Parts: sequence; structure tokens; C-alpha cells
Amino acid sequence: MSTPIPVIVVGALGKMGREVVKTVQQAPDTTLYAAVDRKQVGEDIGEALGLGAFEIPISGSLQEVCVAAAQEKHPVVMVDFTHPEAVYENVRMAIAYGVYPVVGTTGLSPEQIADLAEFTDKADMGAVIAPNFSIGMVLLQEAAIRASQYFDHVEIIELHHNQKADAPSGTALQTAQRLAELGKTFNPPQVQESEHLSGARGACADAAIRIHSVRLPGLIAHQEVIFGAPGQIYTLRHDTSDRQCYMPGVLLAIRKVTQLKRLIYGLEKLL
Ligand SMILES: NC(=O)C1=CN([C@@H]2O[C@H](COP(=O)(O)OP(=O)(O)OC[C@H]3O[C@@H](n4cnc5c(N)ncnc54)[C@H](OP(=O)(O)O)[C@@H]3O)[C@@H](O)[C@H]2O)C=CC1
Ligand SMILES: O=C(O)C1=N[C@H](C(=O)O)C[C@H](O)C1
Repeated sequence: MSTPIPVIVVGALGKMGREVVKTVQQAPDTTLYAAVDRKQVGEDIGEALGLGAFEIPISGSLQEVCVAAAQEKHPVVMVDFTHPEAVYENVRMAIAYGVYPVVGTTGLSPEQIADLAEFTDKADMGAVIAPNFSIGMVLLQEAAIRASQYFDHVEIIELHHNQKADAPSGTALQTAQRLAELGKTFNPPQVQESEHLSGARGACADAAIRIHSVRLPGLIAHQEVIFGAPGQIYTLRHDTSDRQCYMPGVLLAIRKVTQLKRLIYGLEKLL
């Protein structure tokens, strides 16, 4: 059997990071190389997650971890589930040390993504950025693309837990972007609208698609794409009930990223 892929998990104590740590430890072809977070530095990551000792202390320095990874014979992968304000620098750091990034953190601007793509090209390396690693969301987006051939009116509602830092969600933005790529203008105005409360009609994304963001405790991650036409409504909805739903997609990206020679945006491009 070949050597398991060594994986650095950044944001290892977070809601997503802890799932990735467990998944990477359990999968036969991946192994946890390092766990990075800004809390509980020095504590064993397995103990910190209530999983027993892994003999891997939490590191507070991604750079130190990358310096060590750069000395390894086999390519090392970094999985980042941190914060919109941290992710760009983390990815730059990983690429600078030849560590392959798999990024789930949302909130990167289009300019930052373009910049990172240029950086991977120069380094002759691959990277994966996916705003949503669940297969259900890929299928929802594909159904939405098909429906867009027949419907001219569409709005998106995304609903998340109220610990989420960014709005709208990266997934909602990507959904709008994928519909906009069809080259069609949606939602031709029917009347002169006036907003009596700012934001009442949501945010206007690509191709005049409205996105509405709901934040409540009790939610995890949910999205509706609602198409309307005279006499009918077609609603596509995806609900997350456990963050395990993202793990097959994350594992797929870990397994494929070292074979890539450019930055890939979106899980659908790996399927
Ligand atoms: N692509 C996908 O499929 C999915 C993407 N996401 C995205 O992933 C990101 C993380 O989500 P989630 O796990 O819920 O968030 P959490 O806040 O639960 O976890 C983030 C973790 O990263 C830590 N962290 C923040 N900044 C740094 C840093 N600079 N260095 C190291 N660690 C850091 C946080 O520490 P502290 O607590 O101190 O802030 C925390 O432990 C979000 O952008 C979210 O939108 C979420 C689900 C699925
Ligand atoms: O913060 C979350 O939870 C999620 N974030 C991602 C996003 O912004 O789209 C993916 C998923 O919606 C969960």
C-alpha cells in the first residue's frame, strides 16, 4: 500500500476543522500531519477533541508547520477551515512552502482568488477552493442551471447558524455566479420598486439575482433557489443536518490536489 497523504488541518478546533481531523485520521489513505489553531496551543489535538491521544500537539504557527512539511519526501496537503480574514495568507503561506491547499473557508474576494491562481501557476502547483464540499449542493446547482433555461425569474435564500462570519454565503454567491455564466439576464423588472426598509429585497448578485441571508441559532446550512414563472414556482432546496456531509468532498480534494497543476474553484470540477 502507498504512503498515506500527510494533511495539515488549519482551524482544527473549529466546527469544520474537528470533522476534518477525525476524517483524515480514519481514512486509510490519509494521515494527520499537523493541527493548527490559535487556541489550546501545545495540547494534544486528539485529547482536545475527546478522541484520545494522537501524539500531535496543536500548533499555533502555520509557518513552522510548513517549514517542516517542505522537508518531507512526499507532498503535504493543507486543509483550511478558518476565517475569511485568515484564509488568504494561509494559502499563500502553504504555496510558498510547496504545500498543496484545499480550502473550504469562504469569504475570499474574486481578486484574492485570481491572485492565488496566479501564485499557484508560478509555483507550478495545484490548489482546490470549494465554497461547498457537499455532493447535494453540486446537484442542486446543476438542477438550477438546467431550470434556468426555462425560467427567467429566480431568487436565492441561504439560511445559516448565527456563528457565521460572512454574508452572503460563499455557496449562494457561487450559485448566482454559475447561473450568471449562462449569459442570461434574470429578473427583468416588472414595476418601479421602492425599498421602504433598506435591504428588504436582499443583495443583488451577478445577473441581477437576489440573495437573502438568514442567520439563526438552530440552523446549520441550508439553501433555496426559487424559480418563478406565471402560474408556477419551482423550488430547489438543500439542507445540511450534520457537517459529515462535507467530508467525502474534502477527502476527494485531498486525494486529487497533488495531481493538479492549477487552482480549481468548485467541487464540481473534481467530480
Ligand atoms: N466549503 C465548505 O463546504 C464549508 C465551508 N465552511 C466555511 O469554513 C469556514 C470555517 O467554518 P467553521 O468551522 O464553521 O468556523 P469555526 O469558527 O467553527 O472554526 C474556525 C476555526 O479556525 C480558527 N481560526 C480562525 N482564524 C485562525 C487563524 N488565523 N489560524 C488558525 N486558526 C484560526 C478559529 O479559532 P477562534 O475560535 O479562536 O476564532 C476556529 O477554531 C467558514 O468560512 C465557513 O463558511 C463551513 C462549512 C462547509
Ligand atoms: O459557514 C458555514 O457553515 C458554511 N459555509 C459555507 C458557505 O459560506 O457557503 C458552506 C456551507 O454553506 C456552510
